[in-house]
Amino acid sequence: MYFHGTSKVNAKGHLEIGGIDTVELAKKFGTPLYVYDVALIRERAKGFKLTFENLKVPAQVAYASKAFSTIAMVQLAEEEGLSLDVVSGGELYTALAADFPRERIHFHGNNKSREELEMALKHEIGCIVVDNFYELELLNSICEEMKMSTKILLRVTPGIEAHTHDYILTGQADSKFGFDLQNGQAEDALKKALTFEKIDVLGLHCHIGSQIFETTGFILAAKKLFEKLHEWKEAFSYESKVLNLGGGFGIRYTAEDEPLPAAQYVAEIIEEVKRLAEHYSMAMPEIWIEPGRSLVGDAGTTLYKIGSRKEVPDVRQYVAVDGGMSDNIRPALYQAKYEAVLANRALEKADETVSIAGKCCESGDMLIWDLPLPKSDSDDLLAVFCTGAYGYAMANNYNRLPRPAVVFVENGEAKLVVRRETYEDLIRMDISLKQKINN
Ligand SMILES: Cc1ncc(COP(=O)(O)O)c(C=O)c1O
Ligand SMILES: N[C@@H](CCCC[NH3+])C(=O)O
Repeated sequence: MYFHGTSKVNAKGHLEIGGIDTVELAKKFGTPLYVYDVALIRERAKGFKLTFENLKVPAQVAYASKAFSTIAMVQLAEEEGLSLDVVSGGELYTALAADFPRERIHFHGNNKSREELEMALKHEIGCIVVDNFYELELLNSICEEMKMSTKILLRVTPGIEAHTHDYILTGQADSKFGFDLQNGQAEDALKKALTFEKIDVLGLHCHIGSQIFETTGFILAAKKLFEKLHEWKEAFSYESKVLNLGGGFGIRYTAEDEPLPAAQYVAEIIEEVKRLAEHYSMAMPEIWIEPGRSLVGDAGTTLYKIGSRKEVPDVRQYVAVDGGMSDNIRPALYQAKYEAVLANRALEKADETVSIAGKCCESGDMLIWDLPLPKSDSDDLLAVFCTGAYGYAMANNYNRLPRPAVVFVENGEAKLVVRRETYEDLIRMDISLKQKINN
């Protein structure tokens, strides 16, 4: 079994994270429970930042908060000197509530509303990543109305087919995101934006996809961006001050995954960007990246209590836990794979193969197929690793399951950072037919 960060087995044979026994965590905070290894998040953040510093490249490492957006996480990102990528009014609101430095907030999204753009301008955030012509026009007219200026990046799709699941591919030409670089849309967008007085086009943004294990896609994207930037420099003297190469760096969920260390992803990409800048005699732009998964993914572990079991003779053993697709939709959505151990019997050898079912009323609500485990009893504790990215962030109340609590652990201390939803929370927005209200 592969243990990430500070995870290890203690003298009692229990899984321990951040110096705390997970059996104690489950007792204190209940299950399901998301547990974050804060030291590992800090290590990952420092890894990215130091790589740029060592390469002496001006950079911003923006945490893509869509991976896991909560006030505490945004505060942790600030403590580590990261910038922040938000993708909705809600994520921006969370960042503002966390008092995150506004000038380091970058706002993404393929359909930002007027209200969201006004909110971004009102709070004078660092940069808006403009995705399409509609948004460009809308943003310009809002700037005029509010008599405010803003910095933008243009999100472009370089026409790269990264090797990952189709649903998390974003850089190919047939994508809902961005201006196409090949068919002239990106150039039209740039020309238009340059005519807007209140809009300062800092540069280009591209994100080729998520959970990517090679640097080839990033390098190809950088080449395509530079080819165009060179054309634009020649044609109308435009020079990009910033190049945002997005996130998408893969992590190890199971033994099938072989990611590069973050530093290596960055170093290889930067080498290429430096070479391209030199080749085209262009100034080296400031490089921004926006990792989400690779900052928080392997720092998260979900603890579940095991409940029922069903045997389908000669086929399989289903073992059910007290959560499922409501707290981790990734297996159902992307056929994502995970590893897990019995947290209270972590040293015991596997003596059966079981499939871990969630408790939702949905046959597809399976968390792990064919997992070798010691023979478990109800009330044993299952720890599923690597659930830190897009777990809590994509959690939902299907079947009216309350969303789990989130705990940060570090140096032997546990801090509750999101409380568990209650049944009361679940009906908080409901309006009874028996209640008289003024609509
Ligand atoms: C524009 C953009 N930036 C950053 C990310 C973060 O990706 P990841 O969590 O794979 O690093 C995403 C998600 O794919 C994205 O769409
Ligand atoms: N939600 C996806 C990643 C999407 C990335 C955002 N563009 C996942 O869980 O893997």
